[in-house]
Amino acid sequence: MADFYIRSARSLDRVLRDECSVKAAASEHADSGRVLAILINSLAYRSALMHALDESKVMKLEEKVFVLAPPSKSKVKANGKGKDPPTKSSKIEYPSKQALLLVLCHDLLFQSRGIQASKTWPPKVTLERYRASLHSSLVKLQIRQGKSRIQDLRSGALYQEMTARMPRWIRINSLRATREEVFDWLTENKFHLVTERELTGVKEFAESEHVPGLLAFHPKATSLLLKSGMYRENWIVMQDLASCFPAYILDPPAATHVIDATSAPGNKTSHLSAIMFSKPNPKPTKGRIDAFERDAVRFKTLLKRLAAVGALQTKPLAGIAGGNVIAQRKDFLTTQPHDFPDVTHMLLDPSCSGSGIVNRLDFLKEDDDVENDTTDTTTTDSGESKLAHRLRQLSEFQQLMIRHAFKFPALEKVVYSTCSIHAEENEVVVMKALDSEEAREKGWTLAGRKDVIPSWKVRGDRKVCAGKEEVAESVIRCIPGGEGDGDKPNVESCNGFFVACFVRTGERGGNAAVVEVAKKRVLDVQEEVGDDADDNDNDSDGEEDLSGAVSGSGNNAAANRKKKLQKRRKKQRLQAQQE
Ligand SMILES: C[S@@+](CC[C@H](N)C(=O)[O-])C[C@H]1O[C@@H](n2cnc3c(N)ncnc32)[C@H](O)[C@@H]1O
Repeated sequence: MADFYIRSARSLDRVLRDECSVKAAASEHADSGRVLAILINSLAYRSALMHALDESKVMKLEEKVFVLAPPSKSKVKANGKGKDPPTKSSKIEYPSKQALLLVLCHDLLFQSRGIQASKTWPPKVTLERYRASLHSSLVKLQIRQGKSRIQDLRSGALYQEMTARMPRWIRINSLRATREEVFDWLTENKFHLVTERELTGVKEFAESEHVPGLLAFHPKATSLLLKSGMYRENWIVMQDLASCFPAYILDPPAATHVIDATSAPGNKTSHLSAIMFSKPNPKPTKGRIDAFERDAVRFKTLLKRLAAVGALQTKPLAGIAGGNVIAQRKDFLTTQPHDFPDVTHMLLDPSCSGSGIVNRLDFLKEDDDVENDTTDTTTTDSGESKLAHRLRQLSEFQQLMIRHAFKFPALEKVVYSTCSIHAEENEVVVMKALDSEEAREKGWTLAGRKDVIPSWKVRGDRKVCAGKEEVAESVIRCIPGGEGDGDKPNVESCNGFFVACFVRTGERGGNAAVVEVAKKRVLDVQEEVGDDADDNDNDSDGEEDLSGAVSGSGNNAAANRKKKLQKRRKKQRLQAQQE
């Protein structure tokens, strides 16, 4: 049983080092439910427990008992001829003494059965000797803080309310169903539309005033919705309000060429596709979205999701009408902008800290009375806190991505988003991107508030924007948990999020020739993919593309297709010249 505490403490260390979410840390264990519970509770009582451990001085006085490590020095063999070979135990990752004490102390003080380990396990024996003094520290703290019970020392209560305020958001997937079909299903199943901001009944739902086709349900309706045929048939997509902002703001016209630079799992990509298909389209083509994803596992998820919701470009023979998304496993930073001369719109939703996602349980790492996430005080070798270090790295990567996007020759609009609450990943990135060489050279600026969901009240952080009012006004921030107090689901509540919309002003007029070439290219491309999705080779990149991933075709088949495609292109060019 000691093993349970050692494993849990190791996972707690990973969470506290910001390496993964609480859920992800627990999911690595066979008894994930039990580990999740001890992680949540140790984190929730962390500040109270740390206070008690400090006061009792157990950490200092009994340090050796809680530092689990292999025998310090390799032993010299009995015959004195050399050292033992490294044992298996030398590879074991040991938890920090702080994490081990937290999980043990939690069970000692808050579980009626106490620490569930052998009676002779030294950490258990030792900590039990301190039980009275630890408990008395907690009682004193409780009195000092004016709480009526020790359990009220649990932090995160405010955040738990926040979670409760978040409705279950669903987006009507217009690639699979009409608004009427979805509303008919809801009426048949006794759901009714309300106009109030707060949802009180499980069968109430409301429509977002910011994004069309986005409906808010009571969280308690989730299991009913998940079981419904409507969900199984992909008429609806479970997608948070804030996560629907980027595609809605990008708003690509029908029959254009769009890039989603960082796509998996693909909710924003399929939203983009649905928007393009919903527009009047005088052209015989359906446009194209190149959806890039660099991670192999996430790429598979992307393919699966896009196919399910009807966004993926499929062979006409597949029986269902194909979408307009070509998914490619590819690092966006390796793309050559000039290979995409017709791309006019781009979505950029890169990896971020995820600190805005309310139900990731990250809030458990913070205290109610701490405004900024300053709990991680551990430092790197350079003296920078680990959080600051991580944010700096993310920020640099995000800037790189935007600056790369700015290089695409015909690009007119880029929507950048994160689900982070940190200015370093949001306003700071935007300000630096605007100040970049690429932005100045190509005339990139921010779209005004009127084009970036003006009805959304919370805009950028003015202080971080260094007095640039227009920058702060142009961008959108979503505060985790959103509007309202208490725990009623509120239609203005969503995850913490940030969106900025860059538009190009400088070269656009003078770039007509490029745009013309681009337009012609997009038509060619659409004809190619429209005829046969297997023809979707990305000649030069050498990376896996959709056709390879779906059909599993080998190199020969790919080469044949390429030859066929080249022949057809040649024939088309000749025909065009003769006309
Ligand atoms: C925040 S998620 C995107 C979520 C997605 N937009 C959605 O709404 O479903 C970021 C994704 O970008 C991928 N990614 C990060 N850097 C990338 C790069 N340089 N090129 C392509 N994909 C990248 C990550 O693997 C991750 O899947």
